[in-house]
Amino acid sequence: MDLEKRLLEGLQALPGMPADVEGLGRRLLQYIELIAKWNATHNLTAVRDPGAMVARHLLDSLAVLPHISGPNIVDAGSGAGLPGIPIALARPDWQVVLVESNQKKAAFLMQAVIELNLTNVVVKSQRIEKLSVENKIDTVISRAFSNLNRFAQLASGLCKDNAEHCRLVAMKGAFPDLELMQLSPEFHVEQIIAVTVPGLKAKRHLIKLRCN
Ligand SMILES: C[S@@+](CC[C@H](N)C(=O)[O-])C[C@H]1O[C@@H](n2cnc3c(N)ncnc32)[C@H](O)[C@@H]1O
Repeated sequence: MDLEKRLLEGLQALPGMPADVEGLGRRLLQYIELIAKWNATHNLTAVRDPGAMVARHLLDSLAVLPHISGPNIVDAGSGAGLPGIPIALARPDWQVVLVESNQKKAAFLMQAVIELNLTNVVVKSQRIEKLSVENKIDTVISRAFSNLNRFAQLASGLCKDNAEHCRLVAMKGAFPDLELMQLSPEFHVEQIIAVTVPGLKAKRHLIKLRCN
C-alpha cells in the first residue's frame, strides 16, 4: 500500500481528526519528506524510512489529540517536531511552542515552520527548564524526552500560572511501573490512558499529571 493511502487510512481510524483529512494528510506527507531530507545531515530521528514514519511518528503523535487540552501547548524536547508539529497541523486553532535544546534540531524546526507555513507554531531553541511563556499553558507534552519524574520537575514551572487546568502529559511505551513509583509526591497522577495507534502493535500509554 502506498504511503499516502496508509496515512489516510490511519487518520480516518483516529478520533478527533479535522474534517479535511486529505488536506491534513498532504501536509503531514510534506513534513515527513522534510524530515527525510534533513535527517542525513541533522540526525533528527533513528527512523529513516518515511514509510515507517507514518505510524511511528505521525499517527503516534496524533493519537494523543482526544486526551489533551488546548489552546496553548508546549512540546518539551521536540526533536524533529514530535508530537508538536502533527498536533499543530491537525489543530490550527491551537498555539504550539516547540522547545528543543539541540541547536541543529532547532534549526530544522525553524525551517519546517517556514516551509510548512505553520503560523500557529513558535520554536524555542533552549532548555525547557529555562523557558518562560506569556500565555497560560494548558498542556505540556513530551515524547521520548526523559523519565517521568525528570520531565515533571523540568516542566512543572510552566504550569504555575494555570495550575488548576494545566496538565503535564508524558507519552510512554509500555506501562511505566517503575517511573510511576519514582515520581515525586508533589505530582499527582490524574489519568493513565492506554492508546491505540493504527499500524502499531507496540503498546502506548499517556501519563497525565497535575502539579499539586
Ligand atoms: C529522544 S529525543 C525525542 C524527540 C521527539 N520528542 C520524538 O519523540 O521524536 C529527546 C529530545 O529532547 C531534547 N532535550 C533534552 N533535554 C532537553 C531540555 N532540558 N530542554 C529541551 N530539550 C531537551 C534533546 O535534544 C532531544 O532532541
